[in-house]
Amino acid sequence: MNPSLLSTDLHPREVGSLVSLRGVGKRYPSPTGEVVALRDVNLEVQQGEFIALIGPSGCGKTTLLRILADLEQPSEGSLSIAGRTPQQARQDRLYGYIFQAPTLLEWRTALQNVMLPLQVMHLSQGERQERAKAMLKRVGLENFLHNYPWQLSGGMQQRVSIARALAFDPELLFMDEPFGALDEITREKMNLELLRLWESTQKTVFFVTHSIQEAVFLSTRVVVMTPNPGQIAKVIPVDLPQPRGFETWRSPRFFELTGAVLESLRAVYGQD
Ligand SMILES: Nc1ncnc2c1ncn2[C@@H]1O[C@H](COP(=O)(O)OP(=O)(O)OP(=O)(O)O)[C@@H](O)[C@H]1O
Repeated sequence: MNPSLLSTDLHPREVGSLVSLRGVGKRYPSPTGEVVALRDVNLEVQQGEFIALIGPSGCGKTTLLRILADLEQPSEGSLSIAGRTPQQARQDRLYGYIFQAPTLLEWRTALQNVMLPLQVMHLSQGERQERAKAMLKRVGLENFLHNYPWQLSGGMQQRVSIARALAFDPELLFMDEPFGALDEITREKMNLELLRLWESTQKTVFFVTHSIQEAVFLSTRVVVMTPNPGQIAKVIPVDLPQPRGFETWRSPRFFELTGAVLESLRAVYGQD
């Protein structure tokens, strides 16, 4: 794809979009026939948006993130990130990727884990250490710099993963069910921390979740997907005021919006 085509009047509605997905499809070969993981996915995302992806298991949420992150190639359609191909965006370190389970090296401390990917940058050892420390402070782990992953709770390990992803100061964060394995209270805490981080950095976030509450609480838009093939069923704008906090969870609008997402999911599951 020629990136220079993207901001011309051939596609005027895309001007200003940070992420643009047009007719994206993905088919996987399988012994029992082809799996259509995604079909005709179209989405325009502006800088600073927080997009929650929700849908039944197997509807292609992870596949979509992996395509954005250049870990998979689309079978059809095209996409751009800041006017670049996913490959260029990856090479330019435009995004950080956070997996469901923290992928930390067990034999390295929190600080060393965050410093590791910075080795490819032209920074001195001291500069790398300062940057890694600043990122760990940002996620509230300034007192745990020298702890090994096994000396940290699951939530803390995931915070190290977030600090590591932020270390490059990427434009975007791709987060694949990052808090799925955490208990309810820790998850709530992580949600609040992530929101504060998002408010202060204005990163653009794609966040996969199975939790309706989490999707509505965090996002500016909830994208509801259908399974087999994965398509966008509905995009629900979330107009809850910012900054959000404990009172948001109790607000009538929060209940209305979670109800709207639930209704869309029921329709997707064929239960309406
Ligand atoms: N490498 C692969 N080879 C073959 N099929 C695959 C591959 N990766 C994913 N799939 C299939 O593509 C579909 C979408 O999978 P994907 O993991 O993207 O869904 P998901 O919505 O993230 O699921 P979950 O919510 O369970 O994590 C599923 O039917 C899955 O079996």
